[in-house]
Amino acid sequence: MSSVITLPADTNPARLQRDRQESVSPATSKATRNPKATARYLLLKRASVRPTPALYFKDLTAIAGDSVIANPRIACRRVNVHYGAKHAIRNLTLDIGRHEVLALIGPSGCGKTTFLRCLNRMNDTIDGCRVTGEIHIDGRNICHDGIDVVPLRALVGMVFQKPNPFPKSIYDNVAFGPRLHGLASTPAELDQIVESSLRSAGLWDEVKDGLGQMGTSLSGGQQQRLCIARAISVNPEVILMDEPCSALDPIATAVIEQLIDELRQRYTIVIVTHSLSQAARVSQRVAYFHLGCLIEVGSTDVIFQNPRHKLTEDYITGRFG
Ligand SMILES: Nc1ncnc2c1ncn2[C@@H]1O[C@H](COP(=O)(O)OP(=O)(O)OP(=O)(O)O)[C@@H](O)[C@H]1O
Repeated sequence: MSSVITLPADTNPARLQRDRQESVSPATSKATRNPKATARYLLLKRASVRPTPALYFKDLTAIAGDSVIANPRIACRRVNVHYGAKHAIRNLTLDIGRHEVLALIGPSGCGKTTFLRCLNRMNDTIDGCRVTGEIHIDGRNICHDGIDVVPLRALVGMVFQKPNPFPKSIYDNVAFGPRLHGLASTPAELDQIVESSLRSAGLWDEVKDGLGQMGTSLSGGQQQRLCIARAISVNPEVILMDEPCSALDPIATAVIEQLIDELRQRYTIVIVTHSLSQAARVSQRVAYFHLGCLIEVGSTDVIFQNPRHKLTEDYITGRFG
């Protein structure tokens, strides 16, 4: 036998008064308090879309305490990246300082590489990839249509996961960029650029007697330093590194990490790494990404010792990812 439960009448005078004022549907009543939330609710209702994903992403809103800093080299504002219908970077705002190493961390597929590639317009090379928002480097918006990406990619050099020297001599690998950009007016000047780039990359002493040797004949760690020398040879301001040590043994990794610390004195470095210990060793600031959102950015000490967001904490402590 079914029973009917009668709820006691509400006798709270404040609530009764509010209910009288809001004797409309819940959506409309919310409109008086939060028009944006209601607009989203109505939009979702009209589109017959389950609201869960939108609300879920709302919950991922970054704490982003240190995302904006004074006098940044790079300033990203409201950056979104789509691969076709896939929304890979969501409304990212982030500043990157002048002589810092910023490590990008987060679970696989969270958008680290996609964001890195925004910084020198490498995503332009991917069909169906669309980047919106603003990215200013030294005050210039590099997302602007009129920007020539060739000098941009010299200003913002990139070192990839797998060392990728050209099938040319060590000398020609490093001389390639300066020749392309007309940075040397005499052969002696070119020699000078090649030597200083190889010295900066910590490779000169190992290769100075074999500059005519193929770059591909070097060890993996040496090849990666050759790629760093190649990036340095065209006077960059920023060096992007996408898991630069993932193909290297621990000794070669330690050499590259030491080099990154030295290069920081002259360049802004943004590094993607899956190694939390590497991020802790080489970076001054860390940005944690999750499902395309920048969740939290802060000094390396804070992120590793006292993260503000639960998602960051779960990732750092190995509970997630
Ligand atoms: N060329 C592409 N075309 C379509 N989708 C892509 C492309 N590149 C990346 N994506 C998607 O965009 C999202 C972010 O990818 P991205 O490679 O930036 O992540 P990630 O954090 O660098 O991952 P990982 O740590 O595994 O390298 C993923 O869902 C990925 O599948």
